[in-house]
Amino acid sequence: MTKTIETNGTSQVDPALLQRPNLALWVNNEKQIYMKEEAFPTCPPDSCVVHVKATGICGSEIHFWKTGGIGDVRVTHPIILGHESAGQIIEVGANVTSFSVGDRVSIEPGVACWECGMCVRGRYNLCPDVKFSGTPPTDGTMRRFVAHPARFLHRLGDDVSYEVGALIEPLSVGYNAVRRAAPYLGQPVVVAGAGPIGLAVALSARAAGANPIVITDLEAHRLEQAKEMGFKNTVLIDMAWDRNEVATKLRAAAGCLPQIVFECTGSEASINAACYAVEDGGTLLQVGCGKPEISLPFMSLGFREVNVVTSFRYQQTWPVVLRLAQSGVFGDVTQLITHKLPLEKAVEALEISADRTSRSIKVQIVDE
Ligand SMILES: NC(=O)c1ccc[n+]([C@@H]2O[C@H](COP(=O)([O-])OP(=O)(O)OC[C@H]3O[C@@H](n4cnc5c(N)ncnc54)[C@H](O)[C@@H]3O)[C@@H](O)[C@H]2O)c1
Ligand SMILES: OC[C@H](O)C(O)[C@@H](O)CO
Repeated sequence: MTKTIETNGTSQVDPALLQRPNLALWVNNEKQIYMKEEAFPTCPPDSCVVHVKATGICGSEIHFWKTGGIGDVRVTHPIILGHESAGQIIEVGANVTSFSVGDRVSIEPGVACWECGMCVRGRYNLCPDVKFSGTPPTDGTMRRFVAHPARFLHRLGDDVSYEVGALIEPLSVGYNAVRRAAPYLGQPVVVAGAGPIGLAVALSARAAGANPIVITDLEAHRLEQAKEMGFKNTVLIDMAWDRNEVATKLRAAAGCLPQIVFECTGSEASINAACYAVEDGGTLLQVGCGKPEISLPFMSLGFREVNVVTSFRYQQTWPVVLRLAQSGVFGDVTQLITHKLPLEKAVEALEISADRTSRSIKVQIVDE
């Protein structure tokens, strides 16, 4: 396929790039993942075509593949996975004035309708008509070329790599959760779960001034990673402990009563322990996704005026999270990336991400 792109009369895209196949990673409703070539995308007037240069793999992709869905969201027909991406614009839609060919961007994957009450009130992460990349029924970004609305593209600074651009999505999940709990300088917090999301929460909580920050996990290597990133106060959870024992250990590690627990595992055991660990009048901030229905010590929460707050994806996070990542406030966020594989090896990348023994944190798929 040969395609020439003219912008202001100047062709800026290497024609050899456009001859490369638009390889994509698909999942079907038979729990199979596979590579299949897509047509080059047409560019709607309000969109840009992006050459996707880096895409992170999220746990949700593993769920879509291994279990056929998350909660009510089921894979009923083949879709292209992926929602943590950054790349370079290679075509600009007729109505787009804010971007040019060659611009480097991070992709915000939740395309909200911009018309409903939630969108008008700014809570566009709750838009009932949101089209979220790589979540059924919407195709995602794990492909070489993708068209995406310009409103949901965010320019990368010259010194921000595509890999960091692709981390803005999970970092946004962390930022949104921390913004909803609003810890203050010196407020003691616990982050349960040291996966990419727990670590992203911890980075934002630290930037907000929370202290101490205690991080838990079941896996020692994840806590080692947390320590590498400067979070020295960790607790390796033993599943033989009951929820009261976990709460006691967390309180002991903090050296005081945690006033916010960011729950980033979705496990019922961890959520229950969080209910008991948090100080009276404190906040349980639920980020992790688990079973649709779980059992909670609800009256204990009630009698202790514990706020139960949830956080779902993000809204209006990209500009600020990009700024924070670029300015170094989060430290070296590339420490989250443990594996990088070329697009051609996307299936292998998912296998690594799904394999607990690989000791991966964030696996990224990259394309030159
Ligand atoms: N709310 C949102 O908008 C949002 C967005 C993205 C992801 N999520 C959810 O956040 C959670 C974390 O995502 P992730 O990508 O970091 O997942 P992950 O699976 O990589 O990490 C979860 C970590 O929790 C640990 N864990 C499990 N049970 C535990 C327990 N009882 N105590 C302590 N640690 C325990 C695991 O060992 C693992 O390291 C997932 O449930 C995911 O679905 C929510
Ligand atoms: O960060 C966004 C999350 O991964 C998604 O909401 C996912 O869990 C479902 O599509």
